[in-house]
Amino acid sequence: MNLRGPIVSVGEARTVSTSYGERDCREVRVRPDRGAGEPVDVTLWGKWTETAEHAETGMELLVTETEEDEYRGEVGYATTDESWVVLEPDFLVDVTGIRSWVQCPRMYYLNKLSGIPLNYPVVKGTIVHEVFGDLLRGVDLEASIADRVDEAGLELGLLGYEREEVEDEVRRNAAAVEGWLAQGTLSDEDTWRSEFTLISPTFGLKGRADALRRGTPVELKTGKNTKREPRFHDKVQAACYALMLDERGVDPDIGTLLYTKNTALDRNEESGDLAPAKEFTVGRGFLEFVVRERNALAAMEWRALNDPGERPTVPTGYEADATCSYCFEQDACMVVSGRLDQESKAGQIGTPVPDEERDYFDRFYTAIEEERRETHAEYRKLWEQTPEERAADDRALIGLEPAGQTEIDDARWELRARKPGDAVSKLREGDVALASDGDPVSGHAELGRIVELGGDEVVVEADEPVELRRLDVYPSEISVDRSLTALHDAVLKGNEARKDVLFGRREPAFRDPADRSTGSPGPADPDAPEAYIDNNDAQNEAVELAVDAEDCALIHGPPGTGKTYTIARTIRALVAEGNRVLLSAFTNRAVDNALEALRDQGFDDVLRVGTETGVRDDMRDVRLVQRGDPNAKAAELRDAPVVAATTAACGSRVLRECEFDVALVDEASQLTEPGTHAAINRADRFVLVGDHEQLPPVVRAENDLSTSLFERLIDAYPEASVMLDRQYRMSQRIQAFASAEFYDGALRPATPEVAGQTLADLGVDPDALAPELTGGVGFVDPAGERDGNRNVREAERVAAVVDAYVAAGVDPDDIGVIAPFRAQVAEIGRRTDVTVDTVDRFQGSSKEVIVVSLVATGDLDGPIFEDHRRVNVALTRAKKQLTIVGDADALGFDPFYARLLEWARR
Ligand SMILES: Nc1ncnc2c1ncn2[C@@H]1O[C@H](COP(=O)(O)OP(=O)(O)OP(=O)(O)O)[C@@H](O)[C@H]1O
Repeated sequence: MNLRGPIVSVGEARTVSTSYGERDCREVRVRPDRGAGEPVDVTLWGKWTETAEHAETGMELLVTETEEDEYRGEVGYATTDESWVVLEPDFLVDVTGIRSWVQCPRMYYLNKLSGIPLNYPVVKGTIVHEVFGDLLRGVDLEASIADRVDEAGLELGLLGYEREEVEDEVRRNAAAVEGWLAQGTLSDEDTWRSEFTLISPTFGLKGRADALRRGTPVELKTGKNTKREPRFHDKVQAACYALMLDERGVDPDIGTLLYTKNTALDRNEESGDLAPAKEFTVGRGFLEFVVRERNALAAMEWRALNDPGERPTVPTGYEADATCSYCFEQDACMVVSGRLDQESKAGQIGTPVPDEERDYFDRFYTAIEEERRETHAEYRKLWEQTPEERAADDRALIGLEPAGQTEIDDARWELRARKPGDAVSKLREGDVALASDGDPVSGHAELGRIVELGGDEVVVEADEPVELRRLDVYPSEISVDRSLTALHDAVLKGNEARKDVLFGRREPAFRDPADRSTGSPGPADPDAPEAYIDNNDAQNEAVELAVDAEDCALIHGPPGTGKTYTIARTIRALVAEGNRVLLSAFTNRAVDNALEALRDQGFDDVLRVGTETGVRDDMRDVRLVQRGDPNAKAAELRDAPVVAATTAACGSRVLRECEFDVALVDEASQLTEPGTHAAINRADRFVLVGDHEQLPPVVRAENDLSTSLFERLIDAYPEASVMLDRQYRMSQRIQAFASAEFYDGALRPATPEVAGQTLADLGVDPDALAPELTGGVGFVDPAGERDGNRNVREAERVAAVVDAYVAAGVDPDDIGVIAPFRAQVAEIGRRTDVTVDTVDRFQGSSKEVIVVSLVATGDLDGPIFEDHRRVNVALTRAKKQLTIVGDADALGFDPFYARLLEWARR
């Protein structure tokens, strides 16, 4: 029987005489059934007492295959020979994390903080792994090498490598592996699979095995090992995969390590075992050791968040016994110790950061780790929720019917499936998702990219074929990982002058406008135009502030006030002064919009960094293709005066290598502080553009991450900011409520035409419509019942309203519908062809006519109601007509919504 629940208390270690001799044991009291049951004791025997040493009250404990025993008259439980003891099973440790933890726990933390930088061994290792995968899929060695080296062109170029030398080296690494595969090892009985994504609910592990051979794990190592045995930490890694396979009912008794630099052809080697493949027996004792190490790691991570006594950052004092001077990470280790003022075995370099920076580091480190827990909770839903629950939660498309698997280029597969017509989810084209045969955890699952997601069909590209029956949102830790790295770079490696401003020790500085270069508006050049923008004072002031900023400038842009237009003008002005600019934003859409504005203003010398699916079609021509000649690719990136990428991409190892004079970040109010650092770390100065009265950062945990750096700085340094106050979108009547509620009444229409626009301008006769559907703003009360996150009657009414506008002559493309919940979006979507979406997806866009479905009855419960900023977004998308559909009685109870109602019905 399995026992699982929070630990109530941990007993003392004891040694008792048993029929097997002296044995150690330790009791742990848990509340089974995840805390629902009455506390029981479970005795951990033998080496599991080591795990008990790490256990603390409050941690979750799982003990499998226990037996009942009676001790001092009380029924308890005890471990058996088959038992596994797992601490904090919900904390999913990555296999590579365990590997470095076993090498040195401190290294595990350093890897988290400094990320994987761009260096040759890493890039070469990736290429060799890809070639290995290709070989397994039957691709010719030379063709694969040429292709994979070409694919890595940009990275190799940034590192200063030529194609031929890399091809040679990869060939030397891959040849032995190919030889080994060819030596009859690859017989008919050999069943191979490359790249296998594994998640383990029992052991709290996740990772991607390089390959499986007859169901046993094979790990590829780009290096040499002339000993008979695989290296210890390499075995640990393979053993983790063996454990995860074990959980699926496969019982792998061996693990294989392939050392790519071991080659029997290498005559220079005096002695040693030069065969690339080294097998080892995966014994029970070794697997238990791996689980105990994982438990120690999970316990340390738990204490960092839950034990107030423990400094919640990078612990020291747990370094491995090995000699630090042999460690690759020694320098990084010493710098972190020096900056955080920690005693550590390796020693310290540098001076400690001031207290306020240390506090900031600790606070954000903790906040990011909390966010990681929330991400793990998302993984958990993969096995805790039924497929139906996951579908209802919009996290999966289920009930897909496989409609074909075709092998396409690069030995990849195209998977097709028919999808039930009304299925909706968060999944979008371009997303990486978990494609499975129906069971993503214990069945066959592959990570794949969604290339098409139409009304009744879905197409996914993956490395291996899968019977596509279900597609799940795959929670990614990339964003938390990159946040930690950005935090590390900003605080421990960041420039002091920048930190003086970030930590309130100095006001941001601005240069004298007289110092602007010739050709720029201002006192320096009487022949230059008078202003950067001559028809909008606030916009002009914003450009001035940005070009004169010696530290930072903040541009506050309420809806429709020309943020994008101003950004484009600012970038041109910055480039004219000789600056290299990084243009970034939270979403791909905003990056492409800003580029479009820049190109509309006649500036084309831009480079867009992003994935093929992420970048909009009309920006493909300026997209940086990573594949190609290394030198040419590196030059393309290094020489571009303007590079544009999402803030997430700014944390990538390629962009972390780049430097800029100015980083301009749009949608900055939607970014966490570390998310903003990821972009601004790359530049000497920065300009943030956003509106903290619209959507806040997208985070799961509630902590310091939910306030943006933009908002914090605008409060701290109002004089470093400008608010754009003329809007080019909404009629006077529509903008009135938002202006009064969110912008102190300062928001005005930019021109009389903007202010006075009406439905009649669309050629519609207002008399053909019911009075509540005209007049700029209207309110409709269908009095339906909310059922979960939908209200069918309201959905029907919304569709009828849309039909009425279409009948009156409004082009369906000019109409948009906004609803707070995806369920309601789907409900309405079934009844109309116009664009229907959630608030979050509508931010940044607009339509002539907007219908908002509030789905409010009884209690005002839901994301749109809790956060007035979302309401602000919903109400400021319409240009000529905004029609709100909702329950007037429910809204009347809340003062804010009562004012809204009064305005809408006026
Ligand atoms: N100074 C200006 N003169 C003339 N037109 C302008 C000016 N500034 C902005 N516009 C126009 O106003 C419209 C809205 O501008 P823009 O798209 O830059 O707004 P935004 O603030 O980025 O919008 P959102 O709130 O959706 O982010 C565009 O059509 C743009 O060309």
